[in-house]
Amino acid sequence: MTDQTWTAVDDYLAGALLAPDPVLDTALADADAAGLPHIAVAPNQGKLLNLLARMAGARTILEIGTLGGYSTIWLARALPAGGKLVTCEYEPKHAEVAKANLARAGFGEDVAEIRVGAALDTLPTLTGPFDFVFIDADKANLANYVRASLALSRPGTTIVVDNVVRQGRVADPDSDDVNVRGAREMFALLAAEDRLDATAIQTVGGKGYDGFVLALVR
Ligand SMILES: C[S@@+](CC[C@H](N)C(=O)[O-])C[C@H]1O[C@@H](n2cnc3c(N)ncnc32)[C@H](O)[C@@H]1O
Repeated sequence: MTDQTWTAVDDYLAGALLAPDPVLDTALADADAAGLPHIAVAPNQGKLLNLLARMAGARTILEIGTLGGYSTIWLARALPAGGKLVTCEYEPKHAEVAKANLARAGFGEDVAEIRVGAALDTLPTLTGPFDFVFIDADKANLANYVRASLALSRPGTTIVVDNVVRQGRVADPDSDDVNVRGAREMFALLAAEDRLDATAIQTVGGKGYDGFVLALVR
């Protein structure tokens, strides 16, 4: 099994299950043209987020880590009429690209609001509770983001945390990689925090080998 196989299967699955989507394709193309890194979720992962938010009946969604707004569009599309999404992004340039992409997707700031700044500064200024949270920013702060998300949650809130397997390195207790340490600190928090019930799943695909946490607030 190789990355090539994973990519081919991802392409097959997306071709089989996801309708052509010029709005999302343009969002990725514009992010690319603006020089943003290629670290958005894959199309089938975006659809997973969309399905999970709809299954949760989310009317309020919080995202930490916007980039060009690709996952943001998938999540905003899960909202019912009158729903609201807030997404936190550190880089003003990323936020600008995301704002344009969201507008093209039909989401103004009244529905999808971008808070620019370090998420640990902007999160305390938000008013919860959020029904669904997607954490996808810097990995060193994963535990802090889970704590901040809990403070903005209610019993029943769904929390998804991306990129927590780090190509398998998360299992290495001696790793000095700041992202691995961030993920391990978050897992220790999940294990100790009575208000959270969580699992984690390894994934392979066009984005390589990684995984995500799925947690429910008690
Ligand atoms: C993996 S990308 C997000 C991808 C996006 N969720 C998607 O799938 O389309 C991570 C983003 O988090 C942002 N970020 C990094 N550190 C941050 C911080 N301290 N506060 C807020 N955003 C941050 C980065 O600038 C980057 O745009």
